[in-house]
Amino acid sequence: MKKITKICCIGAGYVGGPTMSVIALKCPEIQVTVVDLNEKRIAQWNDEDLDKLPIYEPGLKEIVAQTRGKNLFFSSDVDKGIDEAEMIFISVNTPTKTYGKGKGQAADLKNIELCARNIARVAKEDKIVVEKSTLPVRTAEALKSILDNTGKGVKFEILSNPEFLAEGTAIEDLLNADRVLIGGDETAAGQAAKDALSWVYEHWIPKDRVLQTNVWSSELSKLVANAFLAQRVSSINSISALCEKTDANVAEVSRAIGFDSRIGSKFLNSSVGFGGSCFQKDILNLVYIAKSFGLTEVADYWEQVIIMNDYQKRRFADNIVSTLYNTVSGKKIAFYGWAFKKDTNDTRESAAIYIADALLDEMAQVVVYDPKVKEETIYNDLDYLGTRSPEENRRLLKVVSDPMEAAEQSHAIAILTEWDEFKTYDWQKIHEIMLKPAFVFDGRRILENEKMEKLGFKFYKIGQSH
Ligand SMILES: NC(=O)C1=CN([C@@H]2O[C@H](COP(=O)(O)OP(=O)(O)OC[C@H]3O[C@@H](n4cnc5c(N)ncnc54)[C@H](O)[C@@H]3O)[C@@H](O)[C@H]2O)C=CC1
Ligand SMILES: O=C(O)[C@H]1O[C@H](OP(=O)(O)OP(=O)(O)OC[C@H]2O[C@@H](n3ccc(=O)[nH]c3=O)[C@H](O)[C@@H]2O)[C@H](O)[C@@H](O)[C@@H]1O
Repeated sequence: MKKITKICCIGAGYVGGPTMSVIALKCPEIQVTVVDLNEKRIAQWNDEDLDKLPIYEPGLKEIVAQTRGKNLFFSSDVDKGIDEAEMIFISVNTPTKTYGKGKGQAADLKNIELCARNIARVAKEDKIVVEKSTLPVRTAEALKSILDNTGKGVKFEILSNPEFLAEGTAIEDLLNADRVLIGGDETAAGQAAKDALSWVYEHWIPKDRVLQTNVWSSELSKLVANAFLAQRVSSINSISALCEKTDANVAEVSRAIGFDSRIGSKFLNSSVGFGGSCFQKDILNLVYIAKSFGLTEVADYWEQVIIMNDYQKRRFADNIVSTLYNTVSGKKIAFYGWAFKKDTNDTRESAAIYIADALLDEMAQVVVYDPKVKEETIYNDLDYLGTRSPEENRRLLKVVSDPMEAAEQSHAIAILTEWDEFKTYDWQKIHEIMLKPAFVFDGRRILENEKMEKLGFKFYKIGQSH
């Protein structure tokens, strides 16, 4: 069996960076080079100060400290990285298309195609190309067609090896993956390539957790896994609305149903709505694929997961407005949290963005505090929506680095990310410095009703009427 000695990963993002760091840590005999067109990002990965890495993930900087410069390298020389490697991972972003056919649903495969053309142009020897990005089923076919038409006689084996890590727990997920999925051609060369990649993972993942399938099952399984996970969040969020009308408590319902081993207890936390760069994008992609095969009912079924998520975000914003006597105009509303979940600085598709946008439409004065997200990112997120001018966004929304400053003289606090530090704040002090009545809207269910009510807050928690 072929033992890989040089790996290149195209894309130094939330997946490429942590995944390759862990491969470098666990496979000291393999040289791993992560390349990216974005020179600023590469410079951040190479920064002496490990607190300046472009991605915040618990445990990441410690691994980079151990491996960088030994067998882990970050470079903007994409061609060299490709040329030297026997195995190339493609881990570039595949966002929802914002133009042309499939706009708003299909995955934009522009970056993937650029990578394939780059590999085709540079490669002089046979290579294994691994799809790490999440891709629509049958993308490997397009990749193969581009790679096989180089006219240089170089042979490529294409594997699908989707990533299942969740942000905030990326390192833990990579070190103890539930499974690793490897799809490849059912030919002798395809089998050899699958075995070569399995060997890499088997440095630390038990053999029985490395699953091999055909390419199409692997590509499709990734979209389906995300759709099933997001469906659970939308399912429990739909019930949270019903709980608020019926005096049932969504946490008690989650616990009661989760004890059934057939249902299971994970991913049943009701929230202000799921965010992140993948759930929405991947479900929309699944919807688009189903539609393109004429499977309307299948498309509608999965689209409902997104519709429910939009409803949950809108419901939270509407509730703030109606509770604050039907107007938030000129009222200071503090946001605790902007990231789409705790322990990450990623804000892509975060519910906070949409809730801020809805409140800014009502002329609220929003003040944001998040322990890891930069001011620049917050304004970029809002500007990207295009609802109002960048100047107007900066006039209506402020970003602060102190949670007390955010709370000071505010009418309400909305908790939008479940950062642990929010639980340990001196909520009595916060109550004192807020305007009265002091409202707290807990979109993450991290604070206790009894305690908050005792302190004098008007307290609203998603999925609970009192
Ligand atoms: N973020 C996550 O938690 C997960 C993401 N995924 C999937 O992994 C893929 C990557 O996602 P992220 O790492 O979050 O994206 P990202 O946006 O953080 O990183 C992608 C990187 O690729 C670079 N890039 C784009 N085109 C390039 C090219 N032609 N040549 C060189 N570099 C190029 C970009 O500059 C960027 O730094 C996506 O398909 C996503 O769906 C899968 C599992 C988890
Ligand atoms: O393909 C991807 O990008 C990844 O998408 C998700 O990972 P991620 O989006 O990083 O984070 P999650 O933990 O899944 O959270 C997604 C959103 O759902 C929300 N959520 C999650 C769980 C829950 O019970 N309730 C809930 O509201 C989170 O707050 C967050 O906004 C999947 O969990 C990963 O397996 C997958 O690899």
